[in-house]
Amino acid sequence: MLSFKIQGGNRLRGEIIPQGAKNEALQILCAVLLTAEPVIIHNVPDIRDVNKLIELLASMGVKVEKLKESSYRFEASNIDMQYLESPAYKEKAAALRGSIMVLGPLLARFGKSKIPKPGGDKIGRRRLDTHFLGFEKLGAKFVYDSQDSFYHIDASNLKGTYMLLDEASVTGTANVIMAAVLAKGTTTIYNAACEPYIQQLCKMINRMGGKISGIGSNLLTIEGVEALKGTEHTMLPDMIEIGSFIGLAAMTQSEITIKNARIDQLGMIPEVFRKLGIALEYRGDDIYIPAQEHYEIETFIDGSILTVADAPWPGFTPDLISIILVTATQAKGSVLIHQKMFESRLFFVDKLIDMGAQIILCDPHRANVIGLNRAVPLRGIQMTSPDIRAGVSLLIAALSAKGTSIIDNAEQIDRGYQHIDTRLQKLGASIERLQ
Ligand SMILES: CC(=O)N[C@H]1[C@@H](OP(=O)(O)OP(=O)(O)OC[C@H]2O[C@@H](n3ccc(=O)[nH]c3=O)[C@H](O)[C@@H]2O)O[C@H](CO)[C@@H](O)[C@@H]1O
Ligand SMILES: C=C(OP(=O)(O)O)C(=O)O
Repeated sequence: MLSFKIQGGNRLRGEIIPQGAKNEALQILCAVLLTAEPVIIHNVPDIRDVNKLIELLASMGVKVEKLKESSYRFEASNIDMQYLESPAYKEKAAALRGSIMVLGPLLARFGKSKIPKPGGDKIGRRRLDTHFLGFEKLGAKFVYDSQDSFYHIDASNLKGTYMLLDEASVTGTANVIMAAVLAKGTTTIYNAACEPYIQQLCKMINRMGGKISGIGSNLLTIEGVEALKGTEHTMLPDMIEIGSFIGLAAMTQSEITIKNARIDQLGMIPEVFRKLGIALEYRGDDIYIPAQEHYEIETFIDGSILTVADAPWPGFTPDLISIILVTATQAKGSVLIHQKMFESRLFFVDKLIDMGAQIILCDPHRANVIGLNRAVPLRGIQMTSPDIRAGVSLLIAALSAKGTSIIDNAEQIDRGYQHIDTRLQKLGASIERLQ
């Protein structure tokens, strides 16, 4: 098990460059399966989930060449569909959530596919109905084999159609788009997810010769094409990492500049941190966060207590709710945190309470944070990271705390944050990796 040992209390200072976006990378990497031609991808983050997906693609027969740091060339000209029958496929595909998105492109190109129940964070029920109902609408047949926990899909003749998605699922929308781009006729997807991840995927597919319109909205129209060609694509900076760095700066009274943040793609993320009272300054495309002694949570216009809740894009991403929560623990004032999408993502607050934070967990979805306004610092403890974003929230808490903390199960953090220990050390953090 991997652990981080953190000596809290250092003020950090300097510049940090965000990694390429994890959740975009998982979609874009699966999309290389859509064509037999080479696809070059830049700004690929060096994180566990992405490396595992690249390994999975390579095992399926995709030629993978690392061109330079964070740039790769992929060529899916010789896919071994027999590999899907192997125990190795079951093990690799089940290891991460993003693997579910190999289904769409495999159906589009080869007319069939299968996948074991995918992994990812245990943050509540994570149903896949949207994916399979979407494939069925396109004419696929879907069977779940409870004996071997495999979903089997047969789709020799996908046909474009109108569909209203069950919910605006991020990976579900990506999967259905990738299945529909090579289907016969036109597909219209209403209630589509429209995160920047999805927008980037659609733009990439259009560069490959696809015909997708409505990008950025929840109504996508996809005209099926015969085949797609190769392309080049650059991943956006990871907006969840950017939000995490803003929270980190505020909690640790640090002066940090987040470089090349693609502020135009961050939606309401900066605004939500500003509502906690955090000063952010845009300097070109950089976000400068000054060292702040205190930050005060705003109230709503009528004076009532602020609520921060997640919602499908362009609402506030659920992946930053845990970060907002931890950041609020040292603010002045109170906030109600409402994690609507996932029912098991707030239980990590127990650890923050052990560290001295004032939080009332109202129910699995809501927590009331009463900010300490730095009257007392959090204290270092030993804790275990239950999921990726809780893990980083605990890391932020530990960096701000008095004393030493140990975070066990830090593999969770490595799933989505590139070389976080060495990058934070460069800013002055005392963090050590214990293997
Ligand atoms: C690999 C990847 O990209 N993972 C992201 C992706 O997961 P993923 O695509 O698996 O998540 P979904 O978008 O399918 O759904 C997330 C959760 O939200 C619920 N839900 C979803 C849509 C909706 O309109 N109403 C609703 O309640 C779902 O029931 C589910 O519990 O999107 C999630 C939601 O942004 C993020 O937390 C994950 O980091
Ligand atoms: C929940 C997340 O990831 P995954 O969907 O891969 O579990 C996340 O990125 O916050």
